[in-house]
Amino acid sequence: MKEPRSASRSAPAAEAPGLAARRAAADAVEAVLENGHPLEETLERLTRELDERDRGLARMLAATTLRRLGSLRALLRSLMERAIPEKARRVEVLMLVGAAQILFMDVPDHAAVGTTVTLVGEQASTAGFKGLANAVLRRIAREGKAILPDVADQPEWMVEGWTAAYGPASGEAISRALASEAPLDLTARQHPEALAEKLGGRLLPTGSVRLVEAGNVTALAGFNEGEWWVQDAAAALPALLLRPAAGMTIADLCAAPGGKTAQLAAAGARVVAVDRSAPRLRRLKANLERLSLAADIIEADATRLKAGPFDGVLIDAPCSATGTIRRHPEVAWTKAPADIVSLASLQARLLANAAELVRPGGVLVYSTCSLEPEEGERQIAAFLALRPDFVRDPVVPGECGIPAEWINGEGEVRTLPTHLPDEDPRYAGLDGFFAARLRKG
Ligand SMILES: C[S@@+](CC[C@H](N)C(=O)[O-])C[C@H]1O[C@@H](n2cnc3c(N)ncnc32)[C@H](O)[C@@H]1O
Repeated sequence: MKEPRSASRSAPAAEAPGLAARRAAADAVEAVLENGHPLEETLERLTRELDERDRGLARMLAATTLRRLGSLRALLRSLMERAIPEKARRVEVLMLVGAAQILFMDVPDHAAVGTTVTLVGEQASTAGFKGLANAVLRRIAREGKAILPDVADQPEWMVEGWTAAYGPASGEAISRALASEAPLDLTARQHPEALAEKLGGRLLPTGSVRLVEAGNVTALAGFNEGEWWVQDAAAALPALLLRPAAGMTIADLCAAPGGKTAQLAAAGARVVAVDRSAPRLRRLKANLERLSLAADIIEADATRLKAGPFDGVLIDAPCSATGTIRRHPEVAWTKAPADIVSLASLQARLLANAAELVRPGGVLVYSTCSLEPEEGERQIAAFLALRPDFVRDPVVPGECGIPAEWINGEGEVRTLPTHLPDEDPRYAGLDGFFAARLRKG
């Protein structure tokens, strides 16, 4: 792994405003694309020395670049006669970040061009490309979105998969929806209507509270008091399907960082929260503490765990997370078809063991934040073929406020980023999620 530059460099005192943020954004995009690391963690590491404003700018720059990577790359390719040599790959990343500012962000063109050219000039291996970067970015500034190729912002194989699963029109619409920024959804510990009113948010039919342009979440009213937590409206559905209530004992087998554990505990259920990742369980514990909620926490491999039997078992399985590309745009570029195959195999093993932990008559909910049928619909069909002692317990329209459009022919929840359309695009969309409710005979 290459040493990220912003970690090893201390910025000169008289540096242009925003230059450090742009350098960090380019470092983050480069590291994500090279090493496949999650963007949030990478940015966290690379922006530690920056002030809050520059941290926010770096995050916005990196996320916008990755969100629009497909069309930005195609644009650069269309404007350059020759590909940039491998040893100067950073030039391409810097130009991508520069072009993202010009086309998709509220940044003056001269600032986007000037800072990019300065950053290209910083290293001996890239300095020779200053003229190229200047010419290409100035042309983009002059001609604007008119020269942006009309191509998908995610890899071809991914979009082809969505087209095969949901039809050509939907595949394209999903791809476009995933290139938008997501709103901020909150789950209230209690009283969602009151929370919506207090924060000026919109109460969604399923009980989530939606905010736009909310800024720093920890500064929102009620954060320190543990009145709510951040959770996409679609991510809030699987726990609701268990119909959690006081007196129930529920195992949450892939629990960290605890969004669904918190929902189950807030509803009064006794929750056993299991995860194999100790650091992620530490986050779960801290989250529950902030919310004044409790769960029994177990660090274990849920494919082998022996416990229960439980009234309800939730498997919010590890998955490709392609449904969350609006929030985690790097997912489009860090996942490969082989990952889906290996994740599907892990999910099948999790389901097989979870089946043993459910009491007769109890409920098993399986969910993933993936748009890939291999991690959703097909996984459940294969499980039911092996386990005739389980049947689907279909979700009905209106249950928990879930509209008919989000329920497939088998009574499973299938949300898409194109769902929940709105005249104001800032309020539109949902993460792509799959959730099936099964009952043990
Ligand atoms: C999609 S995340 C869970 C998100 C969580 N349910 C929430 O709502 O906040 C999947 C989790 O599964 C955990 N995991 C992966 N493989 C596991 C296994 N074999 N046993 C237990 N946990 C596992 C990961 O550490 C990760 O925390």
